[in-house]
Amino acid sequence: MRYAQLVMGPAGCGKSTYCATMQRHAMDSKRVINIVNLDPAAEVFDYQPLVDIRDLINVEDTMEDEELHFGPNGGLVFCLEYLVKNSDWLKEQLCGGSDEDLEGEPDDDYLIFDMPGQIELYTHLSVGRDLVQLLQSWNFQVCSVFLLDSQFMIDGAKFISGTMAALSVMVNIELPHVNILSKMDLLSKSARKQLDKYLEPDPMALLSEVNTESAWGRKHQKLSEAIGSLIDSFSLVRFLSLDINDEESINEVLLIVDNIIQYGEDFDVKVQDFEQADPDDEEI
Ligand SMILES: Nc1nc2c(ncn2[C@@H]2O[C@H](COP(=O)(O)OP(=O)(O)OP(=O)(O)O)[C@@H](O)[C@H]2O)c(=O)[nH]1
Ligand SMILES: [Mg+2]
Repeated sequence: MRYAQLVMGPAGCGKSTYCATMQRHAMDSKRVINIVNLDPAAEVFDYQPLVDIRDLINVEDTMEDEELHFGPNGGLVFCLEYLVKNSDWLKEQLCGGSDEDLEGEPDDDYLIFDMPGQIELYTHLSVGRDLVQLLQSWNFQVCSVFLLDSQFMIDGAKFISGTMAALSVMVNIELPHVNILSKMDLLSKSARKQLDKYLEPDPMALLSEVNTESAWGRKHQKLSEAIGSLIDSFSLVRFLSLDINDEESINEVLLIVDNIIQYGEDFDVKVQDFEQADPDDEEI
């Protein structure tokens, strides 16, 4: 089996840092996690990617091209669509290209995809979904990891807006999904305390804060309540917090994500086989 995390989220929320952090943490426990950079506009990051979309295409190519002449945002969407159209290239990079390789036993392929920070790629364009289907056809077990900056999640209105973004990604990408609040180390102690109520949120209670805040809030109370009950009825919108300076926090997040993509489940089976073959057991 192959395993993959697709790391998504708004610009600057800490996606590339998350990837580098997880890779380093895995390395410390003698585990290999490779990173695939799918951000065609990336310049510097803190890791060495196994595969890099910029070897296929980068945003400057699409901006400088006389026919395309894209701006930076349209260029980025074009690059990802180009990647999906040229899936042979990606397959070659990830799986060595041949179908035999796909069926053979890869030695525990575990990849994290560092995606660009343009939220529309995941909320309504089809390119995110297309990429997922490709990976699944190559035997990857995939989950989506959606990051949001915790600093934007300490008041009710922002919480609702962040949650709606997470929801639209969940609904569009249709994968097992984890929401993570990043940059916890930047929050003050009191802000951290305040954040607790957003981790397992009660949207209705949070909305009561929003409603009294402004004239707009009062005027649209019914609408806000409807949104609150929408979030509530999905009841899937939960957040994990991640502090990259705290190994325990990193470990906890990785464990939960591993669990979701069922990484490690077949390890138990191996241990059992081994135990059964133990000659000492036979003597008893
Ligand atoms: N203190 C702190 N800074 C962080 C953390 N995560 C990211 N940053 C900083 O936030 C900035 C953006 O982080 P990136 O990891 O590049 O974010 P990104 O989501 O990959 O950004 P784009 O790819 O441009 O969308 C950088 O300056 C990081 O050093 C964190 O957990 N703690
Ligand atoms: Mg990045």
